[in-house]
Amino acid sequence: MAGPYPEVQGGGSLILAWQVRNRRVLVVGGGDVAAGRILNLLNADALLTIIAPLPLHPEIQYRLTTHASRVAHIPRKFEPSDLDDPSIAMVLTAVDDPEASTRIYTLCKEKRIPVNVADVPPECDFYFGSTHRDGPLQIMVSTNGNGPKLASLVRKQIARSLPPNIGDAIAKVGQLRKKLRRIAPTQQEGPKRMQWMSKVCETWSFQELCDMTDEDMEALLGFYGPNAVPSLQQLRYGEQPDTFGYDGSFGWSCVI
Ligand SMILES: C[C@@]1(CC(=O)O)C2=NC(=C\c3[nH]c(c(CCC(=O)O)c3CC(=O)O)Cc3[nH]c(c(CC(=O)O)c3CCC(=O)O)/C=C3\N/C(=C\2)[C@@H](CCC(=O)O)[C@]3(C)CC(=O)O)/[C@H]1CCC(=O)O
Ligand SMILES: NC(=O)c1ccc[n+]([C@@H]2O[C@H](COP(=O)([O-])OP(=O)(O)OC[C@H]3O[C@@H](n4cnc5c(N)ncnc54)[C@H](O)[C@@H]3O)[C@@H](O)[C@H]2O)c1
Repeated sequence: MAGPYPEVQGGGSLILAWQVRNRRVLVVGGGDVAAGRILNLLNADALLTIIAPLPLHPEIQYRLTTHASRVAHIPRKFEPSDLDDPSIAMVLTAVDDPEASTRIYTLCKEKRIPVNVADVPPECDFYFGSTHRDGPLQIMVSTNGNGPKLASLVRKQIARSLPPNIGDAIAKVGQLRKKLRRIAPTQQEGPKRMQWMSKVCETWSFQELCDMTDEDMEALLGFYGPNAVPSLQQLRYGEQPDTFGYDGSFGWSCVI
């Protein structure tokens, strides 16, 4: 019988947004797949060491010039001592040599470094997925090893169904949340802050969020104190919004 809590569906992955900003990631290989991994890593502001003999894929060569301060290249095959640097947070291999891959994987496990060996699921601590990016929005589709091509098709279908301005809307919400934290910084205010932010997101359309100017933002923040959320119309044309009472719980109740 179904209980009151969400059903556990084992066999999945733990989907996370791993923060590798300014952390060192070792990429072994300099071909097509490595080029894709390097783009993912630079999108996450990582520091990269690429180990691969010349010639490199032209895209990698290009990244070496455009991101010289973030990307180092060692032009030779992998050596076990490459893993001696204690600052290495993660290893990604994309080499056309399965024995070398397995050796690297085993060494990483000895050193407890998380590793992905492209296309070898048993040698992956984590899988890559098919990703869509629009500013601060990232969507990853995983089929948990069942069908990478299908992951790519599902991702494209999801991307087509999104509002075109969703990335901008999220960026605006990010700015608003930052400003709100400045005027309401304390931990005690957390529940009120979260409730108010949720109400803004529910009340305003994505387009309205995108259209919000700095002046609109300042004016909107003026309604945080009385715990009200005007529409963009009300904000710009001075009409009075409804206020909603805050009863101390995480939810909210309307007082009309
Ligand atoms: C999503 C994506 C991300 C990325 O890697 O960037 C990704 N593979 C992509 C493409 C792709 N890979 C393959 C094809 C050929 C068609 C086909 O075989 O279906 C295509 C299609 C194409 O190229 O369009 C071949 C393949 N891949 C794996 C195996 C081994 C196996 O299954 O045993 C084989 C068979 C090799 C063989 O048969 O010899 C394994 C993995 N590939 C994964 C990720 C992980 C699981 C993700 C998931 O299940 O969701 C996992 C487990 C490990 C990992 O590498 O992390 C990227 C799409 C990016 C995009 O377009 O958006
Ligand atoms: N996930 C995916 O989307 C996907 C797609 C195609 C292939 N693959 C797999 O990924 C792997 C790499 O594919 P690719 O298309 O990038 O291959 P590739 O042939 O383009 O590149 C391989 C690279 O590895 C380098 N290399 C080989 N041995 C090395 C070693 N010991 N140390 C350092 N570098 C070494 C080569 O110099 C070359 O730069 C293959 O095993 C392939 O099966 C994955």
